Amino acid sequence: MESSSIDSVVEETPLEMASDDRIDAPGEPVTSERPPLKTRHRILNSIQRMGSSQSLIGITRPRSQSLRSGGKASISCVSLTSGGSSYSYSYPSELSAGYSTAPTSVANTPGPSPVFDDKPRLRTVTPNGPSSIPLPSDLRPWSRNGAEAEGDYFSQPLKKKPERRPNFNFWRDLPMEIRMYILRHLPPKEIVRLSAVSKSWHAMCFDGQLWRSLDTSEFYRDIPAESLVNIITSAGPFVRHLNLRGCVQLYKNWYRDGFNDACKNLENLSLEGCRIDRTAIHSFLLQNSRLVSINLSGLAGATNTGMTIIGEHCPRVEHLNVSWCHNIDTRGLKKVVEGCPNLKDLRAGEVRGFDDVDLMNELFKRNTLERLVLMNCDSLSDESLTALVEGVNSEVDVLTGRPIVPPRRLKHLDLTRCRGISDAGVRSLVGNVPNLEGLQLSKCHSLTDEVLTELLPSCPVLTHLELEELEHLTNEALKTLSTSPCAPYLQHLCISYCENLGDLGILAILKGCTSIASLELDNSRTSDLVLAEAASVMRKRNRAAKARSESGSLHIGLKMVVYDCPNVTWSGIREVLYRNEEIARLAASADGTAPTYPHQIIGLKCFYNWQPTVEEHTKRVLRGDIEAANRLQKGWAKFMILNEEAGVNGSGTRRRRRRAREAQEMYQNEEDGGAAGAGGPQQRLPVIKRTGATSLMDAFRLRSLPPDMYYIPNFITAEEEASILVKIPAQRWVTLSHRRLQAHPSTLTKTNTLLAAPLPSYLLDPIVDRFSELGIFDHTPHKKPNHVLINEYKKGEGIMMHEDGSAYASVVATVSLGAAICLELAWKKEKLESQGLDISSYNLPTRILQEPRSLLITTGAAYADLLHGISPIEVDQGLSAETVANWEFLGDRTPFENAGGQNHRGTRISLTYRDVLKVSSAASKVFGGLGTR
Ligand SMILES: O=C(O)CCC(=O)C(=O)O
Ligand SMILES: [Fe+2]
Repeated sequence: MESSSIDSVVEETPLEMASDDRIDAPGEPVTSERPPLKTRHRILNSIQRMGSSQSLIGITRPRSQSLRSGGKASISCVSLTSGGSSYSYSYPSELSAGYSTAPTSVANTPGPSPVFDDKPRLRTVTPNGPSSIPLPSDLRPWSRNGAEAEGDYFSQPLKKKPERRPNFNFWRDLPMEIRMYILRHLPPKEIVRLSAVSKSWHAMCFDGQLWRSLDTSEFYRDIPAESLVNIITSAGPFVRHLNLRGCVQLYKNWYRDGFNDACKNLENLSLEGCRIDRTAIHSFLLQNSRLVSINLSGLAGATNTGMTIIGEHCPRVEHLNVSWCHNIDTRGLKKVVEGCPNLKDLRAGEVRGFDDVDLMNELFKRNTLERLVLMNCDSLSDESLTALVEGVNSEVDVLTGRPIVPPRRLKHLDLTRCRGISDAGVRSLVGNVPNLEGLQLSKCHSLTDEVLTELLPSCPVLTHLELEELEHLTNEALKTLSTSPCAPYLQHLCISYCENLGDLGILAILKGCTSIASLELDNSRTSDLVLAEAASVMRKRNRAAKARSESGSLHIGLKMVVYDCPNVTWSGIREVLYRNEEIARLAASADGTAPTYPHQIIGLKCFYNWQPTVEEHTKRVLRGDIEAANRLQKGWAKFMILNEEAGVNGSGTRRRRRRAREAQEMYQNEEDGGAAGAGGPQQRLPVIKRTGATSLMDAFRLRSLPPDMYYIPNFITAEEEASILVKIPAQRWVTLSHRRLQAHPSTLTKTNTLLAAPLPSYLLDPIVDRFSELGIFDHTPHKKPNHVLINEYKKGEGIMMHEDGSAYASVVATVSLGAAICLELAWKKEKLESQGLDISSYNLPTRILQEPRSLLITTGAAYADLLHGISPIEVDQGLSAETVANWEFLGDRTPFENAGGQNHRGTRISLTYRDVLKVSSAASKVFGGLGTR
């Protein structure tokens, strides 16, 4: 727009109005002594300088004061501004040439005159008589907002026409440094996109200055290998921090255009999850002798030779992660320890050879380690652990009989599932690790109370402690912990599957560990009493925070995991929900404004039949919808009471039977964690045939998700949908608390076996035929689905987050009927944790909006590494391209767009097609086949 360009603004500047000529117009009263213009300028400038001096600004007299009080003035002029007037304008000489109309600083422009008035005036210099007359309005510089402000007319050039500046190309004329500075604020993905603008932009976008740090974790799936090679080859020497975690697309590109020779100044390098061979890894290590942090976790190409290279060429290394590198053992690590005197952080989970006493003794002598991860190192022995902590043949204190050694620097020690160690080895830690903050001893099955009651009091700053599956532990260990010096600092405690631990120990923890924020108690003897006590502890914490006048918002202050605790009942859970509501009510102050001190509630993970209710309740409490939370809590309690009563009438057999049946259905149909999902090795099969239909399927792949999920809208027609819906047998429904379901041809047996039987024809035709055309089940054992689960969700119903178990091949095809619904996705926590990854850095667009008649296919990593579920809500909110992974693929977005990003749910039925791995044809022979039952 013309009016907004710099040039046009300059043209419109009404400079003439303030020019000297106009003031001197004949007939107007003027000063009697008028110094020549240049001299006047000098005088005025010096007055101006005085006026702008900081020491004077503060003591500027109010306007017109001098005139009214003394009536003496030596110079007549148009009064301009006073310090602090919001109408101040002046024209410093360079601006008055016409480049800007912007107001300049008030402090610099007190105006040339020592005389101030509310209105522009001319004043004659007559010592006694009336000394000012108003300036005619057409000579007033201009006014703003009804109040008039004047320009420094003395400093205006004489009738000088502003020169028109040549066109200003904002971007081109900016200095390169500023352009780079601007680009540096863009996310890498945008910079790569911009590089397509032109050759010069390409050169600018791949300038090394922009790429000191290249962290692909936010976009590693989207960035093409080409762009990565481009960035790294052109910016190589500038790159200091290179995180290529998960960039599998670089496979075959490591040797292109000198790619792996390009970086020479790396300090941090992560190649985790890349498909990279040993030679390319070696080349990175050989070129970068300044490396401080190296992450090669899980790489088969990481070998002992690589470790030797680190030891010889990278002496600055402080952090090394070689967990799950099965081609590395402690012989390689020894080279690193010898060559890297500053090694602080060594993560070597599942690496072999930790019974090597020499290596441990070397680590002892250096005493530089602050973090040591030896998870799953079965080779670790009591002897080698002792060598790590106490060295070999150290001098022994005659009084205590213990070696005299300087304290270890260790802050984090992870010995999870080091099954070769016992009390004898762990005892060496007693008194020697005073800085320990995190200790993981889970699944070291032979540990007992005895060593823990010695060790825990000697770790005064311990904040995280994991003791999962230590069957020999008793409440005594917890009692000791609760009175140890670390008790007030302890934040996280895991005693899952410690089946002897119960209320006595945990109540002590709740009492003594006043900062506890996470308690994992699943499969322990925890009872409702603990839940009630935890609720009361939270009340106290909130009161204490109030007394300290701390500010903050409502949040989960204590996470408790109590699923599969036989002594936790629904009434214990309800107590927590009720107390959470109470805290939220306190948090919402009387006038409805935000809370003024922190309010913490309890976040619960409990029996998964109750979990959707608990989660929904927590959501409502956190968003301050206390009435809705209360309704939910009461409704649920009523339902549970009725359920109980139904059982009391009979001898209880019916209730037990129903519960048992329900539990069985749950385990078999939720397919997560329980009997079906536990333990067994995940079956990984290549899925979706890579020929023929590939390109068709590729067109439906959801690229923002881990490989592979596909969404095909309108997979069946409305007629086909209607015809299936009427054929679903009404008598087969099994009602669960948040949905109902039926399985075809039948539910699986306890051993996850399918009794062979054909699927009913309405489930086969036309759907399964279309699957064959697309090759969806081509690589599963039976090459087609043999099992269909029909789920029905009414408005407000859902299914908790879960993973499908190992009973099936890793392909699920879901056809949706009836109404649209959002499927939610999340990373499996263990998946990330097992790789030492931070869950917060792995965001997904967390939803898939499934329209009626659509098909969703889940395979590969998406099947193995993600959880899925459906929230039990009536309206899916906030639907947009950012939050819905298949937004671009929807058959018709308009209903959701028109509803402001909402989906008002109706009844939705899903058909989940899978291939069950184990099929028993014997049973079907015996029983003559179950047919379509
Ligand atoms: O109904 C759906 O879309 C999901 C069902 C499901 O996840 C399952 O049964 O495993
Ligand atoms: Fe599922």
